[in-house]
Amino acid sequence: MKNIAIIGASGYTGAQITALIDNDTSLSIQGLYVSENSLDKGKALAELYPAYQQIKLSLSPLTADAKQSIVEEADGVVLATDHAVSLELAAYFYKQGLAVFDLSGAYRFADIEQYPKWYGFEHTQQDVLAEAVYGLAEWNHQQIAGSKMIAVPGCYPTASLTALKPLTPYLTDAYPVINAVSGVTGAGRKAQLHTSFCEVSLTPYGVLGHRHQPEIATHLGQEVIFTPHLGNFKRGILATITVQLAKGTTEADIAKAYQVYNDSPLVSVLQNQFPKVDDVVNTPNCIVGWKYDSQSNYLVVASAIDNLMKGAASQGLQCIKIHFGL
Ligand SMILES: NC(=O)C1=CN([C@@H]2O[C@H](COP(=O)(O)OP(=O)(O)OC[C@H]3O[C@@H](n4cnc5c(N)ncnc54)[C@H](OP(=O)(O)O)[C@@H]3O)[C@@H](O)[C@H]2O)C=CC1
Ligand SMILES: CC(=O)N[C@@H](CCC(=O)OP(=O)(O)O)C(=O)O
Repeated sequence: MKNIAIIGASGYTGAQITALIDNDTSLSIQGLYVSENSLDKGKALAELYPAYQQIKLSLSPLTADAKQSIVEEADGVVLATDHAVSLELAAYFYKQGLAVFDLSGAYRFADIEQYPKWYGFEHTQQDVLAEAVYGLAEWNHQQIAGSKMIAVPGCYPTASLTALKPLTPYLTDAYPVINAVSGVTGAGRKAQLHTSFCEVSLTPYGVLGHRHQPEIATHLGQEVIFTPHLGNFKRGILATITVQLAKGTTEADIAKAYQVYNDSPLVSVLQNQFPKVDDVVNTPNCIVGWKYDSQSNYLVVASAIDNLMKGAASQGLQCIKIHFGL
């Protein structure tokens, strides 16, 4: 039994991973935490999320004493916090010997130079960053098992990389073009004008400048064009990707490449059939559907996940279980 502390537990991803860990017999919850001055400190999680009546835990402020208790009692810590908050907390807990599962983007680039440009801060934790591994669960099993600093991937990168990584032998200089639509929970629980009910309407954002473009490119080893869209639904992501593959690539090559997921129970691959967001919402699954034109070598592949599950919390749980060998 491994004991896990969850920081940022009142947020969308934090509450989701709390529910998953609470339901897992090989794990226990050391505590649920919010910021020291949080308006939610002291409240039961079920007061914020009545669907989680079975969870009898309250949200504690992350004081110095609370951090000390986490270090003494927990085996691992989940950070479901903003990138800048995770940056410091991850380094603190990692240096105290805990396994850190960070849902933010603070440790996803090995190259320290990327952070000011994409995250707006200088990365102050070079030594810890050097130990960080990318928690793309179906691809990086060994690294996740071997490091105590795990950067769980972003939601769009999870959908995109799951579809594209098997195809790397067939990619050329032509950039894959990724158009992805996310539900509004992708932006987190805090109030913001652009995510308020009357403002949300399908639209692209972050065009040619979203931080997930370099995250996808880094972990694919190939530049991409990435355009996210905000959709007027709560949960889920559909990434539809168009890419021209190397001349001579056959349908059989692609089918064979996707066999890499034959032993991955959470990833399903369909040929000439495409997933809907509703097929994956509230599940840890990724469904990939593809169709290929062997005349032009153009492939269209669509990948659907739940942003809060495979895009954050359930992939975080996969990382925890891989890391601890559960
Ligand atoms: N939403 C999504 O689909 C995905 C999100 N992510 C990433 O996961 C992380 C969490 O996202 P999300 O759940 O959406 O965010 P939310 O805004 O919903 O939740 C953030 C949580 O962090 C807490 N918090 C804020 N400041 C501190 C602090 N200083 N110390 C401790 N807790 C703090 C908040 O509570 P309070 O302010 O009351 O203290 C809240 O519990 C982010 O880095 C995000 O980029 C990754 C993949 C997908
Ligand atoms: C709809 C929406 O706003 N989505 C978020 C991505 C959420 C995610 O994956 O988070 P990371 O910040 O951890 O990379 C965005 O575009 O910023």
